Amino acid sequence: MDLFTIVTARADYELGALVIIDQTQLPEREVYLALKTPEEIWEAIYLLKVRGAPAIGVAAAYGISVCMQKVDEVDDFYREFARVKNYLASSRPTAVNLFTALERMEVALLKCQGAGVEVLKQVLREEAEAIRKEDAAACRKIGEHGLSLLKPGMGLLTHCNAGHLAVSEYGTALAPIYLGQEQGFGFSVFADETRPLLQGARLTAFELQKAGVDVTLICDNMASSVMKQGWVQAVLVGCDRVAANGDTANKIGTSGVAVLAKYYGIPFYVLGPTSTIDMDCPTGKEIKIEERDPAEVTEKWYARRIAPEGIHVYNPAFDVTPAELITAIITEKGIAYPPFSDTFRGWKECK
Ligand SMILES: CSC[C@H]1O[C@H](OP(=O)(O)O)[C@H](O)[C@@H]1O
Repeated sequence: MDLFTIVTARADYELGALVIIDQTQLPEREVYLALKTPEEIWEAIYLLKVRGAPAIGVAAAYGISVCMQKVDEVDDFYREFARVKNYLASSRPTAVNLFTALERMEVALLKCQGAGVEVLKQVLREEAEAIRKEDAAACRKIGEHGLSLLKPGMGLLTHCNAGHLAVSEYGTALAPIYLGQEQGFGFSVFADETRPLLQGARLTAFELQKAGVDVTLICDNMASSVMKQGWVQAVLVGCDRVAANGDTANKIGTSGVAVLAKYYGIPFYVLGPTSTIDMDCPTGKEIKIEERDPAEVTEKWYARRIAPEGIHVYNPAFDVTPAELITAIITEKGIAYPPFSDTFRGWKECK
């Protein structure tokens, strides 16, 4: 199957379901799931069956739209919408796109107060589709802006997965790589495996291999070595929430890669849609970092335990890279350099 024919999330209104590819079964199996209830959607987001900030936002928008198509009483409609919105918002705390997508759906609905229930259902279907289309368009622009900073034959390093599987289509950190592939740039990419859930090994390596990109899978602790050997000329990573000052929350381990890049004098690029910039969050200190099940560290991906019984585990799913370690933040609206907040304000003010 061609990489870009994989659908991360879509609404099937005939089936009454949010349809996703189950990313926890990749790369061994390409399995699609039809999620019909808020509980099934919540669990799919929490278990990373659908994951990546933009993909989570798109899935939540489609998910609440699909769930609300089953409500036929206008009196119950707003109450049920609020219940499902708050419930889905409780699935994961760090990726801001989950919240901005659900809020956009609510704003669209509130604009139609007094309308009949069929109108309300249609409004949700249209807004969810708009969110997906805007995300896809943004990812293409991110690819163009990102490629403008790269040169043919470059060695690149990425962490976690910020590719086609993390968005509606194409990717953020991987978008310039796919665009470069189309234009014969001949990049060689080092993909960090990204413990503990191995999105790099299971998803980025899978994506880049399928796309015919020269990709080498490395353990996270090898990033310094490949940089030191001069094999990396730029680092490209995604983002889950970018604070107003440019501090960026991304997969755990990202800030370590940024420190290494600084040490080796390698540009460190964060790529993501402006929808991932949270101007209500002044700095990285205010970003809530998700902590996950210790079993993801001790045994999730191993036939045997890799740690002694009862060991205390700290398993943050993200870390924050300080703005001063970030060379530039690339979005669909252009490239921001430190200090970021003025550029962000300009982007946010012109919708
Ligand atoms: C394009 S955003 C991708 C972003 O999301 C990932 O987190 P998770 O796999 O836990 O959803 C990771 O931080 C990626 O950089």
